[in-house]
Amino acid sequence: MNDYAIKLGNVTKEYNGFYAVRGMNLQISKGEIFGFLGPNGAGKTTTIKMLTGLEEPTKGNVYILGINVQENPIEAKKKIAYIPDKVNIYGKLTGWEFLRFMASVFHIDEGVFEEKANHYLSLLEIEHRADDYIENYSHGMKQKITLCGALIHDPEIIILDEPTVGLDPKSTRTLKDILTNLSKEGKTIFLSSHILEIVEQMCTSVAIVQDGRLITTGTMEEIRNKAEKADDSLEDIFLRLTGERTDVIHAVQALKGEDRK
Ligand SMILES: Nc1ncnc2c1ncn2[C@@H]1O[C@H](COP(=O)(O)OP(=O)(O)OP(=O)(O)O)[C@@H](O)[C@H]1O
Repeated sequence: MNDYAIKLGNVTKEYNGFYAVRGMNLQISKGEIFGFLGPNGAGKTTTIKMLTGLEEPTKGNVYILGINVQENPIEAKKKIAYIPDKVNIYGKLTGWEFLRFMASVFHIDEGVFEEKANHYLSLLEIEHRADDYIENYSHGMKQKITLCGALIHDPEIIILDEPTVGLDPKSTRTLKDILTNLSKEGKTIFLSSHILEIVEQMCTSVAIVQDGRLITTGTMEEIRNKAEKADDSLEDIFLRLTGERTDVIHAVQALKGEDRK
C-alpha cells in the first residue's frame, strides 16, 4: 500500500448538511511530530475522531499504517494511542489499577507492564499517587495517568488533542521530551494544539486547517518559507494564513509585550 503512518484521502464529515471537514488530504510519514493547527471550530477534533475510528467519514478514507480504519477498526486501533482533550477517566480505580486494566485490554505481559508502568509513572512524577483513586487526582494528574495508560501498549502512533492544557511548565517540558524520544524510536506523533510556541518548538511538520479545509501543510521549514518577514513566528504565519484581522494580531502582540509596529 504506502509507507505513510497516517493518510487521509479526500475525507469529508458532514453533520446534517454542515461540513465539519471538507475533502481533506493529508499524508504523514513515520517518525514525524505533526502539529495540527486551526482556529476554534476548524475541524481538528472531528478529524482526530475519524483517525481514531470514533467517527466515520461521510466520504473518503482514513488509513493508519496502511490499514483502512473503517474496514479494519480493531487492527487500526491496536496501533494507536489517543489522548483526548477532555480526560474522561473512571475515578473509582487507582492509577495502578487503571494502568493494569489498560495492559489487560492489549494483552500486555505482566513483566513488560510493570516495567512500562513504573517507567512512565516516574517520568511524569506521579508514582507516589499510583495507589490513590483517580477521582482524587488533579486535572493535570488525570492527564498524566491517561498518558501513561495510552503508552502502555507501545503504540506506533500517538494522537494527542491539546495535550499541554492543564499541565504545569515542568510537566509540559517532560511531555515534550517523552514525545521527542518516542519520535526518535520511529513512533509518529499527531498533536493538535492552540499553543503555537509548543508546536513551533516540537513539531517537524504541520498542517493548518480552517472551516474544515486544509489551508497549508509541510515541514516546519516549508511553512517558515511562507513567512513574510525573516523573524515571523509560526503565530504570525498562522494568523495571516487564517485571515485574522491585523488589529487582532496587534492585540495579541501587545498582550505579549511586543511593540511591533
Ligand atoms: N456531532 C456534531 N454535530 C454537529 N456539528 C458538529 C458535531 N461535532 C462537531 N461539529 C461542528 O463541526 C465544527 C468543527 O468542530 P471541531 O470540534 O472538529 O473543531 P475544532 O477545530 O476541534 O475546534 P476547537 O479548537 O474549538 O476545539 C464545529 O462547527 C462544530 O460545531
